[in-house]
Amino acid sequence: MSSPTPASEPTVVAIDGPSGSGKSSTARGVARRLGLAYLDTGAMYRALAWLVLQADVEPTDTVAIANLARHMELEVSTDPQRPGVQVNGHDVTEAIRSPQISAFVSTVSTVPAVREHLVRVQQEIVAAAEPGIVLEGRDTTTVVAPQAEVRVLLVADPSARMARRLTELGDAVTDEQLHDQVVRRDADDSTVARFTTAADGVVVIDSTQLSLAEVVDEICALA
Ligand SMILES: Nc1ncnc2c1ncn2[C@@H]1O[C@H](COP(=O)(O)OP(=O)(O)O)[C@@H](O)[C@H]1O
Ligand SMILES: Nc1ccn([C@H]2C[C@H](O)[C@@H](COP(=O)(O)OP(=O)(O)O)O2)c(=O)n1
Repeated sequence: MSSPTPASEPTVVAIDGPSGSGKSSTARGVARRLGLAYLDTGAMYRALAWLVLQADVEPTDTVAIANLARHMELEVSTDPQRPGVQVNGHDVTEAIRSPQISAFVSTVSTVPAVREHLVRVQQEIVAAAEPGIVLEGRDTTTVVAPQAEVRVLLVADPSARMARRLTELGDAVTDEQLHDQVVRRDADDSTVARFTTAADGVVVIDSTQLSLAEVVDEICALA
């Protein structure tokens, strides 16, 4: 008697790195090129930050923040052509990119119970992805999908990362805000996730001197 054929495992590409290293643009490019789904795990933390601010919860009330996380209705698009996020029926795709959310998001993403819940949701999305998925964030190579076939730590010099953010945000942003969004946030985020040094088996790509297309090429070559 022949043994049953195992269900095929999805192809998984995981990309982590600090703010502005190019994770989102690169992951979307790789997903499009390889015909895979795309998951922006940071957008999920940003959506919760939006909800916490709407609900007027005290930033120090980690119990209330974790409760909001567990009970929110979160819908994340995994289409790399149309990234989008809805929380409790509100389309927050644009709102979660505001400087206010960027400044606040680490307050929720550093709550352990929040991470536990969102990591579980992310793992369910990865397991259901057909024929596979490219996901990006801070702990996707180490916690969410350590089994991924391709695991990349995407880095770039802080000056290059701040210059990229400045191009995105325009002249309205002050040097202080820019530093807060990139350097201060990385320092806070790195207290709960390892994205400054590569774990075993994780390939480091430095995008400081590479174009977006070159980074996408390198990752597709690994896959
Ligand atoms: N290799 C690269 N060279 C130059 N600019 C880049 C590169 N990768 C991404 N960018 C640009 O940098 C900005 C930040 O990229 P993004 O993908 O949002 O980074 P992250 O998700 O790591 O914060 C975007 O405007 C993007 O177009
Ligand atoms: N897997 C992840 C993804 C993001 N986070 C946190 C850390 C970041 O400050 C926020 C927002 O992540 P996002 O990837 O959108 O941030 P950047 O695009 O790099 O500026 O969420 C996390 O803790 N774990």
